[in-house]
Amino acid sequence: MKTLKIAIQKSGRLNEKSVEILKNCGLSFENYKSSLISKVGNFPLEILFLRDDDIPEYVQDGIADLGIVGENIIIETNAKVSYLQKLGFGKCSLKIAIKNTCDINEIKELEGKAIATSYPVILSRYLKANNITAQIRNISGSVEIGPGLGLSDAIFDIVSTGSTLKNNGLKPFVSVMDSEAVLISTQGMELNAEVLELVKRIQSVLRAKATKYVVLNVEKKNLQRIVDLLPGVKSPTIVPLFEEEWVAVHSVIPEEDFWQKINALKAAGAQGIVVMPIEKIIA
Ligand SMILES: Nc1ncnc2c1ncn2[C@@H]1O[C@H](COP(=O)(O)OP(=O)(O)OP(=O)(O)O)[C@@H](O)[C@H]1O
Ligand SMILES: O=P(O)(O)OC[C@H]1O[C@H](OP(=O)(O)OP(=O)(O)O)[C@H](O)[C@@H]1O
Ligand SMILES: [Mg+2]
Repeated sequence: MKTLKIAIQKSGRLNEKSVEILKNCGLSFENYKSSLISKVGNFPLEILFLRDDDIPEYVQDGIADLGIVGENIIIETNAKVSYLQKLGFGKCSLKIAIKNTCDINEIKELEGKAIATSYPVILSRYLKANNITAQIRNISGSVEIGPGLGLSDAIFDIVSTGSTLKNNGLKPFVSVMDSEAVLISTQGMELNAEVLELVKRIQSVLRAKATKYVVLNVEKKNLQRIVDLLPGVKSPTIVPLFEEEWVAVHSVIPEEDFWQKINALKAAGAQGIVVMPIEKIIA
């Protein structure tokens, strides 16, 4: 049987979460030290640790079958790959930013300006689509210092919390694209049993991450109000308690509106609420 290869970032923003998601899939491997390839002990898979810029091309050319990389790098490198799954981490936006003191308001005012970036392909495509001619200064990092040094009028880079912009006297001007880490595969590759198994495991880890397991006690007279608030995977599990008028309710709730749900449950009569993380949810 052919051993699959998956390329992940060697070090940087996506490394830790990429390793974590693979470990949560039950794969046992050594995180890279000096060797840049790690063999998984309990699955026919090898992990290649690469610079993120190289991952789309490795996958496009079939040197790696799978990869975990930011969508921004896939678009920037123009690689032809298949998207298998969004992974919910490495979320950021690519924005054009200008000096706090700059008072331009419309994108056409970028005409003739110098813009520093590490993403010249995405930027030039955006400018072209908006009929703007600007000078693109290609820089490999620390792009945000450009305007302060007089190197450029604006920058185009990754923004997440916005604190790098703020610390460099810049403000966002226009957002060009959103990005997150994605699982990709070589186009046209056979999605054999091993690939499908890996994707299934990743999806069950993601599903589990997005939900919490909740156990609470409620008086039977309030049970319907609680059940209405808790859809669960199918429907909530109700367990009798020693005190006859009370039951325990087991269910899962989505992480995204967690506190809202908890407050609503309390208001509906829930007591002794216990919340636990879920490791996997198998579809
Ligand atoms: N501040 C951020 N918040 C969230 N995601 C980010 C942030 N910065 C970068 N990313 C995402 O993580 C990816 C990797 O970022 P990183 O800064 O580690 O890249 P790099 O320095 O080019 O790494 P490499 O050494 O692998 O080339 C980016 O392409 C983007 O998708
Ligand atoms: O909006 P923020 O939360 O401040 O994040 C944005 C910054 O994060 C990234 O750099 P990183 O810190 O990864 O360093 P790098 O320049 O070495 O890539 C990116 O290039 C921005 O500079
Ligand atoms: Mg890089």
